[in-house]
Amino acid sequence: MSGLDPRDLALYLVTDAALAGPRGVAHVVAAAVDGGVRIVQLREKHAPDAAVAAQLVELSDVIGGRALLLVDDRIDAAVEARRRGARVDGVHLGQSDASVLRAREMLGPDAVIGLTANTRAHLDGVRALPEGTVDYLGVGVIRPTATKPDHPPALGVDGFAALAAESPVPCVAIGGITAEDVPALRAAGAAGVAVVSALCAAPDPREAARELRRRWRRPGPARVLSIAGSDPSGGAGIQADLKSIAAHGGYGMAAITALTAQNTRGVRGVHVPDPVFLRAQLDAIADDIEIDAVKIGMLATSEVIETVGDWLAQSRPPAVVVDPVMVATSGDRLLDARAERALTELLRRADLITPNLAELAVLTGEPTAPTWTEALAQAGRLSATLGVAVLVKGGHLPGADAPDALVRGSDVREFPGHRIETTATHGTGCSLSAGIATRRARGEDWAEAVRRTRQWLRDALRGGEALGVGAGHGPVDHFVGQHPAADASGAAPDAREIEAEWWAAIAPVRAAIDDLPFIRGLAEGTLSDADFRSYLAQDALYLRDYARVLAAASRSAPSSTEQAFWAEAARGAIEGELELHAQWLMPGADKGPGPEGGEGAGKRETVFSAAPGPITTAYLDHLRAVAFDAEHAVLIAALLPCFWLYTDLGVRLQSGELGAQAQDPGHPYASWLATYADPAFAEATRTAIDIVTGAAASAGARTRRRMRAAFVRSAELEHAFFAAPLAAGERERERVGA
Ligand SMILES: Nc1ncnc2c1ncn2[C@@H]1O[C@H](COP(=O)(O)OP(=O)(O)OP(=O)(O)O)[C@@H](O)[C@H]1O
Ligand SMILES: Cc1ncc(CO)c(N)n1
Ligand SMILES: [Mg+2]
Repeated sequence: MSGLDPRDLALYLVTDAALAGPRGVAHVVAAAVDGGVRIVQLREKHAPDAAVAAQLVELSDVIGGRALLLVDDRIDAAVEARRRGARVDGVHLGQSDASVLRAREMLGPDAVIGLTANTRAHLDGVRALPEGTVDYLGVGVIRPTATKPDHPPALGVDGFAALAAESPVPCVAIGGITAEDVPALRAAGAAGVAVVSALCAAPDPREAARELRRRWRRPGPARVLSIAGSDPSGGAGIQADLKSIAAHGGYGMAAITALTAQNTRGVRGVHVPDPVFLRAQLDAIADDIEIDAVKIGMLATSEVIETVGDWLAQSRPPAVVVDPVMVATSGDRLLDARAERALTELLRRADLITPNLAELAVLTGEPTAPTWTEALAQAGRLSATLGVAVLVKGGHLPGADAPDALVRGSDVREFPGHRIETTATHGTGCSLSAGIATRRARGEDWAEAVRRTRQWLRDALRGGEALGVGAGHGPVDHFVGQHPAADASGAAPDAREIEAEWWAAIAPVRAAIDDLPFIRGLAEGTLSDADFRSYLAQDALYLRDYARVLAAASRSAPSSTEQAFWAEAARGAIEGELELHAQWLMPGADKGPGPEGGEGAGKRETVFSAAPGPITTAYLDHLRAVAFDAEHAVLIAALLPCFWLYTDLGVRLQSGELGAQAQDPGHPYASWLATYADPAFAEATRTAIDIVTGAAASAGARTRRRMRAAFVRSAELEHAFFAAPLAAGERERERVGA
C-alpha cells in the first residue's frame, strides 16, 4: 500500500494528446496542475515504450513534485522513465491490462496503483487480492464519452454511488464528467473526479481546473484564509478580513505576515516576524484544513512575498484574491521598494487583484491615473501583462463618484456608485477583497461576488462613523444593522445612526429586490411590455391612495415645514407620477411621454381600470392602518421606503449598475427610469429621511421600535410589489394554457 493521501484524488487529469492539440500535453498538464490538479495520468495508447518514457520524463519536469504522475498501462515505460531520473509515482491499469500484482512487484510498495472497475465482479476481484495491492479504483464511465470509444454502458451518478458504497478502496469517478456533475459525484461518495476533455479540451486548463476544484467544495460555509498584517485597532488587515469573511458567511482563518502598531490616524511601526514562522503557520493550516479561498493582504518584505509565493505554488487553493497593499489610507507606505518589485511575480498566481489607484500606478510603473478612463486603461494593460483579473478601485478619485471596475484584458465591467460622505474609510480595501474571496468560494462568479460585496461595503461605510472608533479615518461597520438594539445601552441613537441602522436592516430586502427577474428585466430592457404595463396598472392604483396617506401625514405633521413637505409629496405623487402612468397606460399610448401627454376625460377610468392585486391591497392596508391608528412618527416611517428604495433603485438603474445603461436612447423604459433618477426626487428623499430619522431620534424607545417595524414592513411590501407582476403573468399564462 502506497502512502497515497486520498485528498490527492480530488482532481485527477487523464491526458489526451489529440484533445490537447498543438499546444501539447505538457502545456495542458502544467496549466492544470497550476489550477489545482493533484494527480496526472499520462494516457498514450499507441506510442512505443521509449516515447512514453520520454514523455514521462518531460511531464515529471513540468510537474516538479506538485502533483503525482501516473501512467496508463505502461509499466515498462514507467520503469524506464524512473531509470532516467523521472519521478513516476505509479500506474493505472484496466481490467484487461497487465496484472496489478506484476505492477506492484515492478514498481514497489510505495507506488500508487489504480485499477478500472465498473461491475460488482470487479470489486470482488480487488477483495481477492492481498490488501494494499490496489490504492484506488477508477469507476466509470459516468456519462457516455468519445474519449473511450469501447466504453461499457454508462453508470450515471446512481450507478457510481452503488459501486462506491461497496468498494474496499477509494473510488474516483471517470468518464464524460463535466463541471456540473462534480457536486453530485462528491455527494455520491467519490474520492475525486477524473477528467479528460474537461481539461485537455478547455481553452484555459488552469481556470477550468480551478472551476472543478471550486465545484468539488462540499456545501456549507467557505473556509477562507487571510494572509495579511495585523492592525491592532481592528479596522484593517487580518482583523478586518476576519470580520468581513464572517459577514459574508465564511469561516475565517488568518496567517499573520506582519504586526503593525497603528490606529485610525496612521501607522507607527511595523514588525515582521521571521518568514520561516509564517511558512509554519501556512503549513499547519494546509496540512489539516481544506482551504476554499485565500485572500492576501500586506506582505511587508520580499522574503515574505517569496514565502507566500512558494506556499501558493505548492498548495494551489482554488480561489486567490490579492489586495496589493502598498499604501495605507493614511498615506503610509507598507512595503519596502524591493518588495514592491517582488510582488509582481506573486500577482501572477492570483485570480483577482484589487489595487487602488496609487497601487495600480506603482504596478504599471506609470503615473497615478488622473481620470477614471485612464485608470481603466491602466488596469487593462496590467491585466493583460499579468494574465489575471484586476478590480480597480475608485475610492480615492476626486469628485462625487466612487466607481470600481472588474477588468480582464479588454473586457471591462463597471460598478458605478456615488461617494459616501464619511471619514470611516479605514480598511475598506481589506474588507472588500476578503468579502469577494468569501463570496467566490461560496460559488458566486467574480462579477456577482464583487457586486454583492460592494453593496454590503456601502452599508458598512454608512454605518462606520456610528461605531465611534478613533479620531482619524475610522473603520467601517462590518456588522451594521446586526448589533443588539442601540436602545439596550440606554443611550438614544442619533438620526445618522438610525439612518444607517434602518438601511442596513433592510439590506436583505434590497438584495432580494435587485435579484428579482422583474428588476433585472427592467434594467436590461428585456422586460415584456405586458409585464411592465401590468406593474404600472397596479402602481397607478397604489399611488392614488399613497397620495391620500401622504395627505394624512401632512394633516398630522408637527410643524408647517413638515406639513408642507408631505402635502407637496402628495401633490407630486398625484400629478407627476400619474401623468407618466397615464402616458403608458392610456389606449394607444406610446412608450414614454408623448405630445398629448394623457389629457382627456376618459383618463381616470382607463388608468385605474385594473382590479387591485393582493399585494397592492396589502401595502395600502398597511399604510392606511398606520395612518388611521398610529402616531404621526410611525406613519411617516411607513411612508419612507417608497421614497428611499425608489431613489436608490432609480439611481442605480440609471447608472447601469444593475444592467444596461438607462441613458441608452434605445432603452424601452428610459423615460420611466428617468423619473426616479431625477435629482429633485433624490432631494425629496433626502428630506424625508431627515424628517423621519430626526423624529425617530427624538422619540421614545417604544415609538422608535414601532417606527422601525413599520419601515421594515413597507420595505418588504415594496419587494412583494416588484415581485407581483411576473408572478401574476405566470398565473395568467397557466390559466390560458399558454
Ligand atoms: N467614500 C466612499 N464612498 C463609497 N465607496 C467608497 C468610499 N471610499 C472607498 N470606497 C470603496 O471602498 C473600496 C476600497 O476602495 P479604495 O480605493 O478606498 O481602496 P484602498 O485604498 O485599497 O482601501 P484601504 O484604505 O482599505 O487600503 C472600493 O470598493 C471603493 O469604491
Ligand atoms: C495591516 C494592514 N493591512 C492593510 C492596510 C491597508 O489599509 C492597513 N492599514 N494595515
Ligand atoms: Mg488598500
